[in-house]
Amino acid sequence: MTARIPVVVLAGYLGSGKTTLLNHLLRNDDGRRIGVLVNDFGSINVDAMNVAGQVDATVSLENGCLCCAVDAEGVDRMLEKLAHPGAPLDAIVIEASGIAEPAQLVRMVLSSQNPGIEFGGLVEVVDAAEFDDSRARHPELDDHVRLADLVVVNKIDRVDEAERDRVIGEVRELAEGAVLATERGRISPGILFDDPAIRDAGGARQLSFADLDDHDDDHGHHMHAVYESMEFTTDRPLNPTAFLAFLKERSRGVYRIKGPIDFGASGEGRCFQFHAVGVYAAFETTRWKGSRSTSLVLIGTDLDPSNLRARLESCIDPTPDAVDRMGVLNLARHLEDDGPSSNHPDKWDDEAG
Ligand SMILES: Nc1nc2c(ncn2[C@@H]2O[C@H](COP(=O)(O)OP(=O)(O)OP(=O)(O)O)[C@@H](O)[C@H]2O)c(=O)[nH]1
Repeated sequence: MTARIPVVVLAGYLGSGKTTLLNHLLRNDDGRRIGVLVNDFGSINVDAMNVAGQVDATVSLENGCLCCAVDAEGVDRMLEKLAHPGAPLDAIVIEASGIAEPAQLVRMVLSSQNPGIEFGGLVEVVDAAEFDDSRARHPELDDHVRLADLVVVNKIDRVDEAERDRVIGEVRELAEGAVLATERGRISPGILFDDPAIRDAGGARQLSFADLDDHDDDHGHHMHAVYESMEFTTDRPLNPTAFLAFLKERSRGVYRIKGPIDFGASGEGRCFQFHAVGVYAAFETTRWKGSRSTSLVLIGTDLDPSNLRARLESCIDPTPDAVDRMGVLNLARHLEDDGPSSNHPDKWDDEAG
């Protein structure tokens, strides 16, 4: 009998580092063939764009939360696209949206009728720097940590040692599975894909329906009941100074912004992958894969889409061929370096912009 393909559910609050961890796994797959199902809450699947090219097979679902937008059969159909005999995979990772209900996703995988797959564990990514704020806003995140087979306390570079130890201690108190602390999701793929390794890392167990039944199944209480998203796309370059001013003044309800930005001549034609998580804002520069255009997804609560859209439209550069020197300098302060000793951007609020 051929071995079943383990399906790992990768969850974690908005911006905690799920895509970063997934990309790390894909780049360091040790020869494993990994299929990915990516779910983005916004209508532009930024996460799928960010993993494309490195993955053996991918299916994406945008504009909705996998845990309530599709039923178990829908998930089965998507898994079938990945787990078919013609494309043998060693593992499948479902990257949940940042506001998905992990228990629901795990339940869907456990109730799958597909004989070729099995549940491979729930991984919950926690942002060490946002831990207190996010659990204060969403106490249900404690349940997600409790349920996980492996909790990855990520972004430890963003907190000092004492804070890191405190957060890890609190996570350990909540978690019933293994806990690992990392920077940029750099965990060993073996930890995820070999059950014995997870067990060695701290005693994780495979979830059963009984574990999941203890968790609230009322969608009204789930995070996606209060979150909304909007997108902003334009083929015309944005002006960096205007965009940075927009960020500084954006309303508190906008928690997450992500997607590529074209800054025209000021950006030297590069693609600026933008990420805002809470008050943290960072750019990473890449090459454009297709035609240049800005495609941003904004996620938060109580959004005012027409106002946000009008303010973003006012960031469109009237002179895109001219270089905005001050804007370029300010952009540089928010550039992300992927290296271990990188100069990470400070909190947005601390900066004059
Ligand atoms: N400083 C720092 N930044 C990180 C780390 N891990 C991820 N990031 C950054 O955090 C931002 C969000 O990371 P993502 O991997 O996109 O987060 P996500 O959980 O997939 O986001 P959503 O899918 O929108 O919920 C990006 O700017 C990442 O580069 C880390 O360990 N340290």
